[in-house]
Amino acid sequence: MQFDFIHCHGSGNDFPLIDARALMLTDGEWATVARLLADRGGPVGGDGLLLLVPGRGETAFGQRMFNPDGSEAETCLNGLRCVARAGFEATGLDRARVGLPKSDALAARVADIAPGVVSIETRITSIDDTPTGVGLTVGDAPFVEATIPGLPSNRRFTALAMPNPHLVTFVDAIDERELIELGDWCEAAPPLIPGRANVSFVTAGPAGLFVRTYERGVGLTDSCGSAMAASTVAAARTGRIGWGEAVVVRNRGGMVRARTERAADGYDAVAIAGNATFTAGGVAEIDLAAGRLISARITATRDAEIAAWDALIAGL
Ligand SMILES: N[C@@H](CCC[C@H](N)C(=O)O)C(=O)O
Repeated sequence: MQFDFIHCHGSGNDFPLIDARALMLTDGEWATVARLLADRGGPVGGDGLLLLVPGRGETAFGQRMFNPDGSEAETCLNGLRCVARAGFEATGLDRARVGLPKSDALAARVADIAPGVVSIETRITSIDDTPTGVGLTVGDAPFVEATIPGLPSNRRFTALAMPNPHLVTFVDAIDERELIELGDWCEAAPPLIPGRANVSFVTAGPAGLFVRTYERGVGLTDSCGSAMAASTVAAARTGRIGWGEAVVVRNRGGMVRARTERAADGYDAVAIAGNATFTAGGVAEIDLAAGRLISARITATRDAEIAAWDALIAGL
């Protein structure tokens, strides 16, 4: 089967994106497409596969996201900016409610964060801090900067479901080896957190937050949007930033602007604005039955967008 795709990134978190609104594949077949196209050793590569899917209810369109290991995530916020852009280009809208597997989000085109950098803001309101919501099998009360019994780390974590699961800890300096060890431990789906988790080490300073994330189903990535959103909420919950304060969140791949909202119903909200950069278009031929990539090639690169993003990064 032939797939047209766009190669895109949000803050350096990169993905092949397929307009799947008219494609009827099983979940298993999409998992196969994700494993083949997001394979870093293959001709395309990425931190997962993004799908633009039809909307349901009040949503104009939807997003699905598969990690490179074939698992499906509840959300992907860097990816959502790219999917929203693709949805806007397909529908003519410039703001919309976007459906996710277990929630939804608001997305809107906003002023470019730098010249030529197409920018989107996404806002989510479904943040769940209950241990059950995060997938932890210990604790009745939310973990807010608290040690988690059974986790092989003495650090104090804030646990949040965005709704994908996040464990966030604030550190003086990021020790990548320690982050990888803990991320690998979670990847083994231990009884403490059988659904696994995204783990972030975060530094907070006057210039904002810096987030380094070990992503579930991927490993260390240059950036994770839901982790940046979770880290911003964790920073507000622990008094490191004010509720509603505009914060710059940096990572290895780039940056976003973030803003939290303290909600009266107990479910906090967070908006992040950042790039939705399309770097190339391509086409891939996949034998779904055999689980084999027959061919993949880039048909066009978006040189002006690549240059605009590079200029932003150079100034960081
Ligand atoms: N990179 C994403 C998150 C992708 C899903 C994650 N690996 C998970 O399994 O939860 C983002 O930008 O949010």
